[in-house]
Amino acid sequence: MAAVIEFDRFSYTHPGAPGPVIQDLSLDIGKGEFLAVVGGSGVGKSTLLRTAAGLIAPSAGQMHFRLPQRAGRRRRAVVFQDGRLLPWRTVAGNVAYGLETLDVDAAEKRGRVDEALRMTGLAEFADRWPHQLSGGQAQRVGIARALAVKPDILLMDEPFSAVDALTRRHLQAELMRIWQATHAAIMFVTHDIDEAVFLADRVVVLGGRPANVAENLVIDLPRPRDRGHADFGRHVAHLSAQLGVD
Ligand SMILES: Nc1ncnc2c1ncn2[C@@H]1O[C@H](COP(=O)(O)OP(=O)(O)OP(=O)(O)O)[C@@H](O)[C@H]1O
Repeated sequence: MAAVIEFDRFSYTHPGAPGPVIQDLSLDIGKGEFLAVVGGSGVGKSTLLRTAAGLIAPSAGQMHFRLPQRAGRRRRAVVFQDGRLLPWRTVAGNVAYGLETLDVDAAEKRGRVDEALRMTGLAEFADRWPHQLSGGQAQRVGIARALAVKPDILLMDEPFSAVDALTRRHLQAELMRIWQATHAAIMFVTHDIDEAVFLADRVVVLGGRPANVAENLVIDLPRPRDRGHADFGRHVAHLSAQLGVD
């Protein structure tokens, strides 16, 4: 599988910190692949994702993009845990935000906003304001905003951790549908092992200090995934043992 992003002996040291958080990590994310990243608190998951997002630069080693820049699209888009909506813009205005610095005309812009709202089940909420949304709806707006720029890779940092358990299940199923429709690669950071096994083609466990890839587990279960499947439970148990949780 061709790689979208390639970490090559990547290391990162926070300014002023005595040593690296992550050292000599090599990892590829394939075109269209759904990669989940799990690991204990503070191990460096967000650091890896923020590097993939271009928000921080490697201290040593490299991070390569293997896809060309294409007109009217971004190679990457980020979805944060808290949605990060602009309170002075409507839902549609928030979704349009990422398009404003892209070279697309007004009709294309409108079409993309409508499509992203439809895919995330928000069509009827286009004119609402962020304070009128539930947590799950706000998170959907964050996803719609990312989809509107048609990214090759979607970078998601614990996107569902602030919503209730039932909404979380709905969002997981929705994300599956969206992923299958868009063919974007996804790098998905989560604390939740069940969520990682439900969603991902491959689960990477970060571990150690400094951190590196402690486990690289391919989840070869049929989709849509069935939590009752014996192998589902086997993968969850294996990863839980690896992470030291029961
Ligand atoms: N500005 C900073 N200066 C020094 N150390 C930092 C700084 N920001 C984060 N760290 C440390 O870097 C490590 C990695 O942080 P990171 O946020 O990547 O971990 P994480 O695995 O995403 O954690 P969590 O699951 O708790 O969100 C942590 O131990 C954290 O304390």
